[in-house]
Amino acid sequence: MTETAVPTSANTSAEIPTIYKGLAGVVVDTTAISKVVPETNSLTYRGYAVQDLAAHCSFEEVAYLLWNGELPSETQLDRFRQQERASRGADRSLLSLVSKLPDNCHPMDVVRTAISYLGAEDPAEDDNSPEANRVKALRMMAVLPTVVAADLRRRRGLDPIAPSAELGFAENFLNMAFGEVPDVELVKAFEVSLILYAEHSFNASTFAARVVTSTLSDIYSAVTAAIGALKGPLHGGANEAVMHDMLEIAEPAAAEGWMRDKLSRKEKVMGFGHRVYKNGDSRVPTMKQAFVEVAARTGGEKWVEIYETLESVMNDATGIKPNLDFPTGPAYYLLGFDIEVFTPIFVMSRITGWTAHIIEQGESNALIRPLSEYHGVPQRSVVA
Ligand SMILES: CC(=O)SCCNC(=O)CCNC(=O)[C@H](O)C(C)(C)COP(=O)(O)OP(=O)(O)OC[C@H]1O[C@@H](n2cnc3c(N)ncnc32)[C@H](O)[C@@H]1OP(=O)(O)O
Ligand SMILES: O=C([O-])CC(=O)C(=O)O
Repeated sequence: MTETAVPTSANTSAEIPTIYKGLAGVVVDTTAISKVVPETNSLTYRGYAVQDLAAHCSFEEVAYLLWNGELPSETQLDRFRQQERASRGADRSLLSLVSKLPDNCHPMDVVRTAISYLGAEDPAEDDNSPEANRVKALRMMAVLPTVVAADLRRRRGLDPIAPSAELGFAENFLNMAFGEVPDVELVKAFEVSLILYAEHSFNASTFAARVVTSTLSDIYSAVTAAIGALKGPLHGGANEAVMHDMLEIAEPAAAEGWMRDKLSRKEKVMGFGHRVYKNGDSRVPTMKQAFVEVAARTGGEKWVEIYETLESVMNDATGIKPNLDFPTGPAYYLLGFDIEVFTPIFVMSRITGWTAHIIEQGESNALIRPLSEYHGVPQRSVVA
């Protein structure tokens, strides 16, 4: 990454340290997992361009790559698939626990609780060896779709559908959510979204996971923290906000006025802007293509028109470009997901990147503990 840190407060005196608000532009560690290069709009996972992976690989292959550093051979992939498929079952107590959460809680609360439960029931919770953490990561990746789909169906008043060992990761999740596997093109579009969402260097949720890991806490605690960070609308929660905005706009003719109003009120528009990319998100062209494909196959062309108008008005007015959450929100909507499930789907994918980082942090650990500059009242005495 070549972004340069810009101090938030100028270091004008020897006593006042330079402050990098939000750690913007600060390089805090090395990683061998992914590389984001904003200047060339490129993103690689373990050296492979993400577009290449999206075109040629399954989500399972990408998960294997993130955890092991190399794409699997056929034999390795067969074994990995068998392990993943055999780990999909959510036991009764887990499903019963999440089904007792309040009906109006956000599904992100459900996934956060599910991961906590998996930690609590794991007798090897505190074994932080890379081998143990790879096993736990695979279990979390395999079981989360079962929980997310069961919760989606519960909210619709439907019984859960058991996972099928005959289906790939993406197909199985769609089948558990909707009771059927959609057309192959829709499955591919969904799988592309999972691959694009899987990993993105030191984003806020991954960093949260690394902070927790740096204290020598366990992988479940680190993932739980990451889920909390992803939920916020400045991060993963933006994919939900995008679709709420698009539904408010409703018709292509209303999109330009809506955007101009937002900008005149100086409000942030979710799904636009990025901390690292300032000239467009490397993943957007691939996801936009997947969204257009989904829209064409589901009669959702008007959402593409709304997308393009918003993108063009924002670009003309500010030069700010869409991020990955912008095409993903409407694509998930057209695939049939309820809006509040969008960020849990992001979790189903990003858990691969988070756990790769947790393992990497553990292998070369230093407690993450920055400094702060105190600006409260000067020292004083308690008056009894
Ligand atoms: C998968 C992901 O997590 S991708 C990110 C998803 N998040 C969103 O889509 C939320 C909307 N976007 C944003 O809030 C921001 O672009 C962030 C938080 C993602 C990155 O922001 P930062 O690097 O911290 O930049 P910051 O928020 O300071 O923005 C810089 C300037 O651009 C403007 N800007 C940035 N994003 C937007 C936006 N989405 N809408 C309108 N203006 C924006 C800011 O208002 C600010 O303007 P100013 O300098 O006149 O005050
Ligand atoms: O990198 C970031 O800050 C946010 C992001 O795009 C991601 O996590 O995918």
